[in-house]
Amino acid sequence: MTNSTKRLVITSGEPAGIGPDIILKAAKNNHMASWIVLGDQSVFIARAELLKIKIHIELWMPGDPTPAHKAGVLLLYHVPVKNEVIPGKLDSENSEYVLELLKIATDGCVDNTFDAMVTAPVHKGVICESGVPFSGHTEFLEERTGADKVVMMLACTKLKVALVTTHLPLKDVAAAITPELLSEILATLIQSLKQQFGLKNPTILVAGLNPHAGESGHMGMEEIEVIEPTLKTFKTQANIIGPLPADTLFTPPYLEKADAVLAMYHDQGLPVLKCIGFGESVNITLGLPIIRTSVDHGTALDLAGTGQAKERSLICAIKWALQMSQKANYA
Ligand SMILES: NC(=O)C1=CN([C@@H]2O[C@H](COP(=O)(O)OP(=O)(O)OC[C@H]3O[C@@H](n4cnc5c(N)ncnc54)[C@H](O)[C@@H]3O)[C@@H](O)[C@H]2O)C=CC1
Ligand SMILES: NCC(=O)COP(=O)(O)O
Repeated sequence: MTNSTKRLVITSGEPAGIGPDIILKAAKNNHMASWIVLGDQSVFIARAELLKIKIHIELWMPGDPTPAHKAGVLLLYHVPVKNEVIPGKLDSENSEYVLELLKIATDGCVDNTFDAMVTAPVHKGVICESGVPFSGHTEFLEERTGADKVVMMLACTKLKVALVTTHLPLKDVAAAITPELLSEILATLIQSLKQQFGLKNPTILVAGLNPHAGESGHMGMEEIEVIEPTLKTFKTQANIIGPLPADTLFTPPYLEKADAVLAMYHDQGLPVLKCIGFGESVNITLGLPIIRTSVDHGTALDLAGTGQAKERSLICAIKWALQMSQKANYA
């Protein structure tokens, strides 16, 4: 199978956010593979007018041909929004539409209509306000595909950061880090680094939970009671170093020897990654039966419709999805 036959489905996410903007900007150039964009036709026409982008929209349905993406042409699988969309203004009545895009893309990857999915950002809060509990794509995809525990990993060329816990209030993090969860996360991370990223014996730096990795138990016991014993059980599977104090781990001498970092919670790991590579990083869900990549940023309501949103992370997410689908063996 050649690059051009890979079918990427791209969900346009929160319609009042920058998802439509960055898709339209990215569509101005030729790209390998075919893209099927999920979203409302009127939203794309209005946003293209606002951004002064010339685009030819071709409506697409399952079973139609999937030619390689051509500059200025959008293959659009039209899904109607409920209410008219005003850039920058959230409307919880459009949340069902946002979720519908995710359902179509996920199910289409599971049944092989598509080879991989790339997601533009959604607004977690407005979906919750619509009455549907939603903490993120990662958790949604885990549930929808029936996968075992999946892993959120953000990656740029210099660094890969995976997380043990994802969208959890900070007060609940310590209790969530159990030997069972840590084992599941490590098993998936190691397998993905080996199989999807071709690393034979990956070096993984694991952060502690507490300041100074607990300072020998004087600042917390999670390292001694949970993290150290669990890491020992994986010593033959990868070069695992830790638990290390997070502020030491994220210094250049340590990072130079790492293939990936495993952080205990969202804001322990991601601020460092974003400081190094915001705008050119990709969010990858490991452990799914399908391939999913995403941008490294949110809905940026302040920029929707202004033309200032940068499309680079989306282009990176598309490239990673394509590369992963070329290597994939998801039979
Ligand atoms: N993959 C996803 O669906 C993600 C969704 N979110 C959601 O996005 C919403 C807003 O989150 P925030 O914390 O405000 O983060 P944000 O990433 O939307 O915005 C943070 C700052 O970065 C700027 N920015 C973001 N993307 C940009 C781009 N492509 N080009 C130029 N500037 C850009 C924004 O203008 C803002 O100043 C939240 O509801 C959050 O849950 C956040 C991260 C990922
Ligand atoms: N910080 C990344 C993020 O929150 C995106 O989460 P998800 O929607 O990809 O699960």
